[in-house]
Amino acid sequence: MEHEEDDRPERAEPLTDAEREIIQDTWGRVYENCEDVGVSVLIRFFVNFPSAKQYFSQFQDMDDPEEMERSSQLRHHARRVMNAINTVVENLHDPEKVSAVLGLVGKAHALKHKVEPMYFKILSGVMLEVLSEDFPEYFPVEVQEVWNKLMGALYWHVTGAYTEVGWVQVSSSAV
Ligand code: HEM
Repeated sequence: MEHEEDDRPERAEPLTDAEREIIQDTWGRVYENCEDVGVSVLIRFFVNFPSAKQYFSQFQDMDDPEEMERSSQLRHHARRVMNAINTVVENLHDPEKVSAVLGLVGKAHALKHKVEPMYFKILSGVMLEVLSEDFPEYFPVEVQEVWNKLMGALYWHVTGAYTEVGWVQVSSSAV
């Protein structure tokens, strides 16, 4: 079968009802600390993958995590990321809505921000790492696996939007 991308599956693996509940339950705990969590995720992301800073005018040359923490652009993006994920989680029962939200995110990052899509995969890995460390009681391995599945669906939708707007190569060779 032909694919635009070597390893793009036909569709995102759907979550079962039980998995949706697990996601919604754990996310509820995380989202209570929305801004703090979002900021720590992004700081870890930019410290561990400094090339990801290139897209952000305000802190592309910053190395000090404490200084990054004071960046309004970073904080703003943290809020946007967390709010977009919140919308996805709140609408897991509505695949059209999930697809629309993530399609817009993908298109904006491809066309406006020109972000290499592989960073989405990296960011979701960092996010799961931080969530499991900060909320160990809510993220045992079984829960992490369900979150992995959701992150896989997120990446699938986002990269689908990249392909749709003609991004030349959605591949794993970027980093
Ligand atoms: C789950 C992953 C992500 C979500 C939900 C997300 C969400 C958003 C949203 C909602 C916006 C504003 C929308 C717009 O400009 O039209 C935005 C802006 C932006 N995003 Fe993301 N984003 C994600 C990942 C990333 C990644 C991985 C990068 C780059 C490494 C990135 C770079 C940017 C930049 C540069 C902007 C513009 C910032 C500004 O204008 O100050 N995003 N993001």
